[in-house]
Amino acid sequence: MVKNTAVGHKKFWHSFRFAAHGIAAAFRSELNMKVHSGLAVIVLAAAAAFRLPLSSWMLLLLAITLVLTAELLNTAIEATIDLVSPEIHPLAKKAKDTAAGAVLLTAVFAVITGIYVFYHPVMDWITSLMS
Ligand SMILES: Nc1ncnc2c1ncn2[C@@H]1O[C@H](COP(=O)(O)OP(=O)(O)OP(=O)(O)O)[C@@H](O)[C@H]1O
Repeated sequence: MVKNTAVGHKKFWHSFRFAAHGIAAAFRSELNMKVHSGLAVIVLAAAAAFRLPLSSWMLLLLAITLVLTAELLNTAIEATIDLVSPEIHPLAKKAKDTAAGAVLLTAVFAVITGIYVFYHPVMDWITSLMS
């Protein structure tokens, strides 16, 4: 636990910096992180363009946070497996495939959320274009 002292505060900020470095490193090394982050920016820009309500923004932010968090954990698990089991092993395969499965599940949730949130605004927009 971080103590409420000058040393404790310094440790807290060091931990914060290490965490930020971890996110930046995953972003640099993982293509999936770049793709998911890019999609997140596009989705949030679309949410702004369609002036979606706060509840829709919260759903989108939840979906984006879930996907990026799963991607970070997947990257951490891959790095750990590569460190402890560089040779082929069924348990290494199980760990990597399971972590990738977690990312897939969150991505499916994100797609469903996107459809739920954007369906009516997009349909209304298309209808207004045609009338
Ligand atoms: N040490 C291993 N033992 C057994 N199977 C492995 C091992 N390493 C990787 N694999 C198999 O190969 C697949 C791809 O592994 P890889 O390390 O290339 O990760 P990845 O999921 O393609 O991630 P990325 O390309 O984003 O780093 C894994 O999902 C797993 O099925």
